[in-house]
Amino acid sequence: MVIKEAKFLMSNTRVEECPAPDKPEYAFIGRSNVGKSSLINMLTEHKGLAKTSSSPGKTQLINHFLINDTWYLVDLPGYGYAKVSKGSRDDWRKMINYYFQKRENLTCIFVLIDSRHEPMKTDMDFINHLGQIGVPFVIVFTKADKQSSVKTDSTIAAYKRTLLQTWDELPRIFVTSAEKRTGRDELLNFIDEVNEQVKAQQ
Ligand SMILES: Nc1nc2c(ncn2[C@@H]2O[C@H](COP(=O)(O)OP(=O)(O)OP(=O)(O)O)[C@@H](O)[C@H]2O)c(=O)[nH]1
Ligand SMILES: [Mg+2]
Repeated sequence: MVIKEAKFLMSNTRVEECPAPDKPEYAFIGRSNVGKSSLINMLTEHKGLAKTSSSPGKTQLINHFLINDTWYLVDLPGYGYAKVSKGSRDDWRKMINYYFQKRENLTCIFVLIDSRHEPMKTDMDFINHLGQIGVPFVIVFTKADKQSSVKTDSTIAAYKRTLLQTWDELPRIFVTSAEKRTGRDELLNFIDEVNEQVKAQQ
């Protein structure tokens, strides 16, 4: 897929105020600082499109971007940031769950995971929760440039083993680096394929 146009539409906390649900929507989520906003900028080739930061917790709202006038890309706030109060964590959970349940055009969630770390409980809990509520998702490993491909492969193998303890089937897995543009074609081709499937069902 060629990205001809990528534009920021709006940020909000309420699903009711999100753009009309008339196009397939792909949402990026993962721990704070995992590289969600950076990956969005890499995919769209717009450096400052999604706000990035070296301090976790930068993205606090549901941010909608419109790509090629045909699909929505969403940057969601991260989870698992230790310095956030319990109250804000509960607010985050409520907002995200409401978004998952009510956003009728939500097509696939991209769960981002740092390729440098062994499986973490927050990530596994989140993935299992997605399975329970029946939202389609794929896993995207980030920051692959920060280490050798051998180390990345070993993280992925560890995640697969952990996932297979609770799941019969593994989700689609992508390896990316926003820095080196790794995985860009694979992710955009996947979105293209799914967009075609959505169109065929209409
Ligand atoms: N080396 C390297 N650094 C990256 C990569 N992706 C992100 N980073 C860095 O990681 C930090 C966090 O990136 P963000 O894209 O802001 O992460 P986020 O998940 O959107 O963070 P929050 O919005 O705070 O939850 C920044 O300092 C980025 O420059 C990558 O692929 N490679
Ligand atoms: Mg962000």
